[in-house]
Amino acid sequence: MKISISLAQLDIYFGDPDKNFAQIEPAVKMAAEQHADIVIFPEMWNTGYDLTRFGEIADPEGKRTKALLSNLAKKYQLTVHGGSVAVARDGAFYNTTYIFGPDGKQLATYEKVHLFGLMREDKYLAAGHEEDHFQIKGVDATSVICYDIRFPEWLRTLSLDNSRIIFVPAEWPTSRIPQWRRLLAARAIENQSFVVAVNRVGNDPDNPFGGHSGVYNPMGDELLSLDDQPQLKTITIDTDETDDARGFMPVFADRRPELYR
Ligand SMILES: O=C(O)CCC(=O)C(=O)O
Repeated sequence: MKISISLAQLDIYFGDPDKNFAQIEPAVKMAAEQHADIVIFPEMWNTGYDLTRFGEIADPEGKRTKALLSNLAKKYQLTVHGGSVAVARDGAFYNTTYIFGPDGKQLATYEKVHLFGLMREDKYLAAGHEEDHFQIKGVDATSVICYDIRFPEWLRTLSLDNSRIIFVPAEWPTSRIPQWRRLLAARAIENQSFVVAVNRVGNDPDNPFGGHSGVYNPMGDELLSLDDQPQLKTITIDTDETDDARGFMPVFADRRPELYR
């Protein structure tokens, strides 16, 4: 199946949800003009890592985010992968992904499973526990968030249910962009899957963020890699390439789960 994917590589206004919300519709509109089937945003785009102010600025129950993404998906007739946002839920804060289909209906929710201590997520956020699976044009896909890509066992778990695309919104600092690119390629190769990753650009008070949003095929080839400036780019992938890779080398069938822990 051919799927056109827009990568919306944004800068993020630190702790300013109103300004950040205003960036979303122009990007979705541009993706629709480029005939995208799906557009994806970076991690925690509503607030950035303004963690100490989450009580004020995290989205209660994700209501504002969900309403916006649902409306835009329907208005522009494409799937909107909402990157992730800071959400206040049940007395805690979560780093949460919402995905909406062209009919405006919610396809998936995902809460970041591996909290990133170097950016103090473990002090301010609660971790998710659930897998997420959804379909785009009938193709199975899954999605994780940023630091999660350092845990191959988690991405393998998510890939076992026939997933063909792994989406990865991120706020990945500039200093580790070489690792970002290698990790994304490795996750694509070992899961014989496409990987579609969108990082933010710009700075917050603690870090510069390096962009280099990219798309990787099941061989780990970098089909697209952006630079470190805000931009939206669209690429078409053919998910049948995952059948070719899995047919040629049956990595999933050759697993020995009884030996793993
Ligand atoms: O793993 C890394 O080097 C960066 C992870 C990160 O920035 C995040 O999870 O927000």
